[in-house]
Amino acid sequence: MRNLSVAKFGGTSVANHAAMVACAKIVTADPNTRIVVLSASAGITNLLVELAAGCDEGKREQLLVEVRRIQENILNELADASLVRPEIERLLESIKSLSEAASLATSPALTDELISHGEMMSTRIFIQVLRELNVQATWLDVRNLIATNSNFGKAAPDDEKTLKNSRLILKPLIDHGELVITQGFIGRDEKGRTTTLGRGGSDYSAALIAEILEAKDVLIWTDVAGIYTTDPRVVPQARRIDTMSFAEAAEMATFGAKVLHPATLLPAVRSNIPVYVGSSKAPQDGGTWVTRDPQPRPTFRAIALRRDQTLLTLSSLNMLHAQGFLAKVFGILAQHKISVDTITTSEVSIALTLDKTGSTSSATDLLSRDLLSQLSEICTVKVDTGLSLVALIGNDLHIASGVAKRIFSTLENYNIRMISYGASTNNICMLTYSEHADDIVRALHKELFEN
Ligand SMILES: Nc1ncnc2c1ncn2[C@@H]1O[C@H](COP(=O)(O)OP(=O)(O)O)[C@@H](O)[C@H]1O
Ligand SMILES: N[C@@H](CC(=O)OP(=O)(O)O)C(=O)O
Repeated sequence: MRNLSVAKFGGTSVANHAAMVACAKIVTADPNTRIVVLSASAGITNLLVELAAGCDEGKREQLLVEVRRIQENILNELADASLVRPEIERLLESIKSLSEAASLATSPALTDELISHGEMMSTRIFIQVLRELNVQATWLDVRNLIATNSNFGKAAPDDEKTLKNSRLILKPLIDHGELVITQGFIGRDEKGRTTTLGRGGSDYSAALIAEILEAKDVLIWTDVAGIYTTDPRVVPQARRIDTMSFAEAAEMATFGAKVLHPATLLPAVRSNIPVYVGSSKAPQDGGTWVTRDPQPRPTFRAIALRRDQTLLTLSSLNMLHAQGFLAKVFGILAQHKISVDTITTSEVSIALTLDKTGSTSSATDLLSRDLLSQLSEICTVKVDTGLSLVALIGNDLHIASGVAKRIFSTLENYNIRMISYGASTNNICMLTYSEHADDIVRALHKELFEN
């Protein structure tokens, strides 16, 4: 649909009543926005993740009170909460009983079921916020739309089934001129169980919905007025990038720029749908357009930072002049569904970082005892934590002259644990100790972007 926009509002944009009213005004100001995808109110998903891990009664009570407090704060600001309160109470009750079940025995399926409640609550409340502005909207359970596999915590959408669902339930609503409010982040597997697309996955949901509806664009409304040269929370001098390419934005998202979920760009690239990132608090401030081939293509585009990295160093003297060692290592990692992120090798060792982007699992969960023992059979295994990955993102970095000199002279006072340079034309990655990561980002930003 050529005139259709899909709008997504993130957790901070639906954190409280005033923020929700600002979102509602953005929606009503744009007649093209006919479908709205919401995240859970800020903080809710983290609390639900904690509950889903299972905890003792005292802790559970404390977390449940906090979940209730965030939702109550919004309900109390409504002119008339009576239409929505019973449904929120029902969802809070369900959270309580699922949390009790998780304390006895948790599971990835239970975790996804539990954490999906955040989006269920925010979308119900948003309908009432719109109603109080005299706007009628239709609530859609996105699980009837987004079909996924059963990879709980990071489920992959089934495009064909989702398209079929859309023809049956979403398109008729849109054709009928309705304004549809639905949840980001969640889907449903073949057996009818709730799944999630990975942390921050609401952006991905919005892009998928835009693709199936052949929308003209995806509007990601967040708490910053666009994509910046680096996280403005780390470097206040960071500058907004007005236009950037899908490839550049994908690199930034992959390497930790939280402003966009990495998978968001997949449907956008596939179907060439422009993505806009703007601030729901200050829509007038403008934002960033991410499109296929904007000009210029600067050598240095941005710096991204990904915290909480795990480095696996695998060493074996048998690797010297031997064949097939790397194949064995990758075979074991693949068997455990581990995706390798950055890697360097020497004659007798391999150092690699694990990609756990978006997953609700922690790196230590990924490194199961079984995996480590299988690796230990063929080499010595060392696991290092407390690391962060700093990625410099740009264009043709591998052939630009003087890049390495500028980076290394800027960072001469810091320890860099591992460097990945040359494999990609679009990034240079440096693994560093977490306590120095922010300083490194600030120093690099000053050298490369503030002159
Ligand atoms: N390069 C960047 N440009 C803009 N924001 C960034 C960047 N890197 C990280 N961020 C962070 O991303 C945050 C927005 O993402 P997130 O908190 O997930 O928003 P939402 O709740 O809307 O999904 C910003 O507040 C900012 O701190
Ligand atoms: N609520 C989910 C999904 C999401 O996308 O959130 P946000 O848009 O606030 O990053 C999460 O916290 O992971």
